[in-house]
Amino acid sequence: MYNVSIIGASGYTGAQLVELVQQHPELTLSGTYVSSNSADANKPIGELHGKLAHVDATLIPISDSILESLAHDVDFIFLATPHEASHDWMPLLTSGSAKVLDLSGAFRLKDTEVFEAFYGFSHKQQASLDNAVYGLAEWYSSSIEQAKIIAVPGCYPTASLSALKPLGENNLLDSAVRPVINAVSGVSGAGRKASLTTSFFEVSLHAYGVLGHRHTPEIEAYLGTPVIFTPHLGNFKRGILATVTVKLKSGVTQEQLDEAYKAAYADKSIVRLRSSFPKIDDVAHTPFVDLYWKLDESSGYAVVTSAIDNVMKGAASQAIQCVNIMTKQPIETGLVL
Ligand SMILES: NC(=O)C1=CN([C@@H]2O[C@H](COP(=O)(O)OP(=O)(O)OC[C@H]3O[C@@H](n4cnc5c(N)ncnc54)[C@H](OP(=O)(O)O)[C@@H]3O)[C@@H](O)[C@H]2O)C=CC1
Ligand SMILES: CC(=O)N[C@@H](CCC(=O)OP(=O)(O)O)C(=O)O
Repeated sequence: MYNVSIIGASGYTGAQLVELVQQHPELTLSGTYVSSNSADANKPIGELHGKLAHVDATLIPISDSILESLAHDVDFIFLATPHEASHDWMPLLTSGSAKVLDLSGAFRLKDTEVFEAFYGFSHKQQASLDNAVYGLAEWYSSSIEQAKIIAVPGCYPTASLSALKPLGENNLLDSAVRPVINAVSGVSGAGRKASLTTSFFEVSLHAYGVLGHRHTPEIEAYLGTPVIFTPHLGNFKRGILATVTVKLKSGVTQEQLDEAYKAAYADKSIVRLRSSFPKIDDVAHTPFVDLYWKLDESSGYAVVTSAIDNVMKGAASQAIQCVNIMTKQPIETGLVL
């Protein structure tokens, strides 16, 4: 058994991790933490998340001494915290034997100038950044297996890269035309704290972060080609549907396209190649990525759709996939019953 602690356990991704750790056959939950002056300090987690009412876990305010002891006392630490907190704590948390899985964006971008431009603060943890491995589980498993720090991908990049990487890796994309990604997320993507933009009365369906969302450089970095990415906020709780339009190299056939997806995901149980365009309801509360695509051979344009649950494959269940890789267990352990 492996001992794990979760910092930021009261938030949406943190609470999801608590649920996943509870149901995992090889993981034991050894601590759940919130910020040092959290309004939820010392509450049982079930008081905030009724689904976890049966779980014996109290939200403990974090401190430097707790951070230091976690680094030595547990096997895995999950950071379901704001980017700044993950950034500041990483050196201390990795000073012992513990491995850290960070759900924030603090360690995903290797280029610190790009990081500063999109995250609004300068990166000061170069050594941790150098060691961090991008945790897109289906694509980087051999580096994930060896890693001490996992930068768990963002939710939109997970949906987008799952759709695009089979095309990029097989050199099927026309390099003169950027892939165009339009993606809609449910409100849980914005986190649990109350805000006007995510209030029930205000949420409709609209684009935001147009031509400037921080997930654009993340998708570009791990695809290796520039993209146009437009996120939208929708009036539903969980899930992301990404519709990706691509121009393929001249002469690419439907057969080549089908083969690229089948080969990329042949032995990947979390990715489901569907026979029609997927819906968010097909994947909500599950760890799956559902994909479907169609090519117009006469124009060379293809449309690929990707559906995930943002809190699961877009954050918590992908972090568990990484732990499964690091502990050499089947990737779906504790995730698919
Ligand atoms: N929601 C999603 O779909 C996804 C989120 N992410 C990323 O995962 C991380 C967590 O997201 P999410 O669960 O949505 O966020 P929430 O806002 O729902 O939860 C954040 C958690 O962090 C705690 N926290 C806040 N400030 C601090 C601090 N300074 N130090 C320690 N703990 C703190 C909060 O508790 P308290 O304030 O009471 O201490 C809470 O437990 C973020 O970095 C987010 O960008 C990544 C992919 C998808
Ligand atoms: C709907 C919504 O607001 N979504 C969030 C993305 C959540 C996510 O993936 O977060 P990180 O990359 O920050 O870890 C946003 O657009 O900022």
